[in-house]
Amino acid sequence: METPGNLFVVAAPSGAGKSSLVKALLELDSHLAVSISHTTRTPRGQEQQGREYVFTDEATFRAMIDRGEFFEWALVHGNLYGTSRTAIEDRLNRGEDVVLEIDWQGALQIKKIFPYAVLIFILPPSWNELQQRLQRRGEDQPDVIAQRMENARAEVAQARHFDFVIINALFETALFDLKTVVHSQRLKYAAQRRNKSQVFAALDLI
Ligand SMILES: Nc1nc2c(ncn2[C@@H]2O[C@H](COP(=O)(O)OP(=O)(O)O)[C@@H](O)[C@H]2O)c(=O)[nH]1
Ligand SMILES: Nc1ncnc2c1ncn2[C@@H]1O[C@H](COP(=O)(O)OP(=O)(O)O)[C@@H](O)[C@H]1O
Repeated sequence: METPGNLFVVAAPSGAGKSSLVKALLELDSHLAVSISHTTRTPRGQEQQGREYVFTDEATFRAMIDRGEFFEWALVHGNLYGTSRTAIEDRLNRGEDVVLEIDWQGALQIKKIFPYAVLIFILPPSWNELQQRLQRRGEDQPDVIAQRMENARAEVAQARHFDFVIINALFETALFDLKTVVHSQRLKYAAQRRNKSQVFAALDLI
């Protein structure tokens, strides 16, 4: 599907830092909005309905699948997560840029629907640091952390299908790398996908 807006997909093992990086990126970039996913997971301490996620029960989620309301959905760490059409369609069609923070299965589904989507995989600097970040975040029980660490092995193996890999060792360096990817995609888009008059509109975004 071709839309006037750019689509960025950020995936990473739990605890690698994708939410922190995307949040920091959004604060620096007013032309970018994050898509709010639906999930059957229960909210964490500070999370609010409709801000981090639309929290929903499984029956509601499955009814949305049946009605074709998701661009993609997946079962991740035992819960359902999905990107609804309404979360991104209008914004992309208005020519605005959207970032999806989703798992690798969803990322590959999105790439099929939107071949120009830019897939970015965030890696932690080590397994040990990943575990420490999950523990320091203090949001998940030890059994949940153990499951996420185990799943991380298989998730990291999927990085080869992505367009870019960013190692989140030093936060500011990883944020700079992420900004650079977004910036270079806009430059490429301005050159390739827009007609002449739209190039100038695109340059306003750069
Ligand atoms: N496929 C898919 N994955 C999602 C979606 N929303 C979130 N996820 C992924 O589900 C996984 C678990 O997310 P979450 O429970 O918030 O934990 P976190 O990874 O520790 O932030 C992460 O890999 C998210 O990127 C979605 O709409 N679709
Ligand atoms: N570069 C970094 N160095 C140290 N800690 C980090 C870094 N990036 C993120 N963190 C911390 O690691 C934890 C997990 O980050 P988070 O953004 O929630 O990860 P994810 O969304 O990938 O699960 C948080 O406590 C966050 O503050």
